[in-house]
Amino acid sequence: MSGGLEAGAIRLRDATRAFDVRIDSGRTLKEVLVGGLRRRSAPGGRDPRHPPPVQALRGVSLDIAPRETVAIVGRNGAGKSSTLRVLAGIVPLDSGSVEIGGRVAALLDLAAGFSRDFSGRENIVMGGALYGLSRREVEERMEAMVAFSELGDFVDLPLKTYSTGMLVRLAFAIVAELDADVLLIDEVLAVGDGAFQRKCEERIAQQVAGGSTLVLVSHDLALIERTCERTVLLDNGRVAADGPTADVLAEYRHVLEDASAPVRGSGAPAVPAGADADRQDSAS
Ligand SMILES: Nc1ncnc2c1ncn2[C@@H]1O[C@H](COP(=O)(O)OP(=O)(O)OP(=O)(O)O)[C@@H](O)[C@H]1O
Repeated sequence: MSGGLEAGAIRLRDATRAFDVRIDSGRTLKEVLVGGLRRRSAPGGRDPRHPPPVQALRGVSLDIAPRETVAIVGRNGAGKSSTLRVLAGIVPLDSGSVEIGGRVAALLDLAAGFSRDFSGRENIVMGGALYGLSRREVEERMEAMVAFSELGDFVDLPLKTYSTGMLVRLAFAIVAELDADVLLIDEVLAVGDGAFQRKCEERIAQQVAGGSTLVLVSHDLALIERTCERTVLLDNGRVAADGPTADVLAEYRHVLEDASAPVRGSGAPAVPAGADADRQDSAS
């Protein structure tokens, strides 16, 4: 996905992506087995368990220069995580294009990136390999990663014994030592305890000072003000505002105060909160 762009640069063009949402809750085994033959129909003929696809991204374009620090904000379901997943190459686009220059380190879905039956150390080796590090390169960084995680003896235990906060520690420790050109971070920091959050924030600042580009999805506006110079406001799968963080957050605060108001520039009403229940990635 390097596409010849300068290291640290990101170019997203007219990105569109829809997801199928399957609602299976409350179905018995018998209903599942015979469901293909006898589906309950809603008025209008549509099966209520098979709603139309959710349009997560409706033509999102972003140009991010190397070393920029960019936050993505928006109401629940606006398309923030989908945008990051597209940038990370986890979710393919229906149409449009994505190019990223250099090496990308992504802290997105913790559960997706790890193997629960393997130890922290083993997951570090696998995580490093996914990022493109050789076994030797991982071994050279191993002790620094273990130290950063502060997991102590847990680092040699299987991940199924970890709390969510411990998973965050492990995930961040790997990313902390990767020297990526682009850092993609989705909300995970919110799960760690206060002291670890501050340590992660400092590490992100060091990586940015060292030349990394940062794209951060968060609902923590104070964190965004401290960390990002530029903010993109998404609404209903579209870019509603893009500019200096102070300006865009001022607009976003108005939006949050009046939850029923459409966001200027999005051209559509907000997706209701909770619309992301029962997700199913049709790409997988
Ligand atoms: N894997 C998926 N399967 C089904 N639907 C999905 C999937 N990922 C996203 N969606 C849908 O796409 C829309 C955008 O979701 P997305 O997670 O990108 O929003 P978000 O802005 O990150 O929201 P939040 O602030 O609640 O995390 C939502 O309606 C969501 O239900």
